Amino acid sequence: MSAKTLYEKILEAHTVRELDDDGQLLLYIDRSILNEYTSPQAFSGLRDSQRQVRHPQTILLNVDHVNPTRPQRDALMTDSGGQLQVDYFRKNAADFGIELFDVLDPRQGIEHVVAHEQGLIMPGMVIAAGDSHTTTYGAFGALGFGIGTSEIEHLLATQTLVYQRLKTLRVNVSGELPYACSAKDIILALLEQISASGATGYAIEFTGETIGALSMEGRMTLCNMAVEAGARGALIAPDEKVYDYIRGKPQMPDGELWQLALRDWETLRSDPDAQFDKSLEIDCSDLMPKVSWGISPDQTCSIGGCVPDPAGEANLIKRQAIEKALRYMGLTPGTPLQHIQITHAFIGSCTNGRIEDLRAAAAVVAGRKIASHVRGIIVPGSSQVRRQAEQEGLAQIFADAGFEWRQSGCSMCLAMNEDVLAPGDRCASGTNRNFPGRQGAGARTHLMSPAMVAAAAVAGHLVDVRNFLSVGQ
Ligand SMILES: CC(C)[C@H](C(=O)O)[C@@H](O)C(=O)O
Ligand code: SF4
Repeated sequence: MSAKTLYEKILEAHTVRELDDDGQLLLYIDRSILNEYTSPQAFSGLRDSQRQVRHPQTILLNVDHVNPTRPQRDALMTDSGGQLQVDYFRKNAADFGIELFDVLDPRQGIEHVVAHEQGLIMPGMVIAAGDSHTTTYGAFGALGFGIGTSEIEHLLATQTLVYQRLKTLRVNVSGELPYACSAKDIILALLEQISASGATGYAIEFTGETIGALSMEGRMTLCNMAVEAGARGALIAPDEKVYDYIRGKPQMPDGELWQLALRDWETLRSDPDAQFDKSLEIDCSDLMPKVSWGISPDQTCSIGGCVPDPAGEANLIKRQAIEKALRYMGLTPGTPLQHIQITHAFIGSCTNGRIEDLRAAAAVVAGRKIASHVRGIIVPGSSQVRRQAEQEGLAQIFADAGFEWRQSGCSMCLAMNEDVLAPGDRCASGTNRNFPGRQGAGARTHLMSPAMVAAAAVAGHLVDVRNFLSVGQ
């Protein structure tokens, strides 16, 4: 029997049928989580063709993209388009018999936070959902990937998808993560190294001692943003940390079933001599906190650096990309990144809206105030994270520092609700995408870790978080 990668093992266990000799196959999907934004036409398609949902119990509908995150939560939308989407979502849940986490449900939150909180994600699963950051579940040793609306319809009707096998890329991460650096800095460093298309056509497997040492939250941040490098799948082999994290979650099996599952999950690792199509190494020993300066997550550098000078770039395409980014971002070549003033600070999203992220940010702002010209907003990744942060006293720390403490949702990660920046606003953001208009037309986004956002909020400009933490804290 030939040696296999983890990706190949998961794929093999879910292949219903090979469709051709070029890696196209019919893939069985274990679960799907759908949002109100990308699912409506899929349900309309089912209605038009009078089809039912094949396995409604494997699907979860969760409102996250358009709902308001005002502190006093009500179901009212200011946006009539959003209201229509949520109304239709509710109708679809009722008519097709699918569970719905509605806006006021205590389990509601961003789908990629809610899914694992509820114990819906198990090692070895294949999860396809109408959202590109479904790669997050790789942190659990599950293959997750985003699908388009017509694929959602196919999945709902058949529980399968026509899937093109990916090539495999092993990213081995070594070295102790330096003080104040986090998984966010690792993934931004990877993006800087391989570019936003560096993993297109690949499924990544992250390996190495640094990955083993990362918390589950850190692993999720890493796999979440793997899609920003083009990877339609990111995996980390499950270990004790995963089992401890998922054990006892609401929908997780227990007793004998759990024991059986554990035995199976222990086979979920790449064989020692398995062949990857490509491999690369990242050494974290001298990693520094990263910030993005451009309009793509790979336009990133260490906080000690300066805004790049397009004149220094020999490659014409890259030079033009830098010029375009600097125009949009309103930045001058050679400016030290730490001189860039901000107007907003945002912590949240499926990348960095989990409890550990909020703890890291609170450690920076505790006893401090955010700069008077900065509007700071914290949107917990889920209602559960919100409650936990309140119990731990983090919410109070943020409120005392001058942050707005919100309800959960995607919010200012992509500005589909009322949390929208104005043209020219500049936001230090713990999110994953800095595309033009992402947080509002003409608004500028700098991606960084939540601790770095917290430090920027206090300083009023981009800053090295290491200036704000005493060693050993
Ligand atoms: C709205 C949705 C399709 C989109 C995605 O797929 O990722 C969004 O969540 C995002 O982060 O840009
Ligand atoms: S939090 Fe942001 S990245 Fe995550 S699903 Fe919502 S919009 Fe997409």
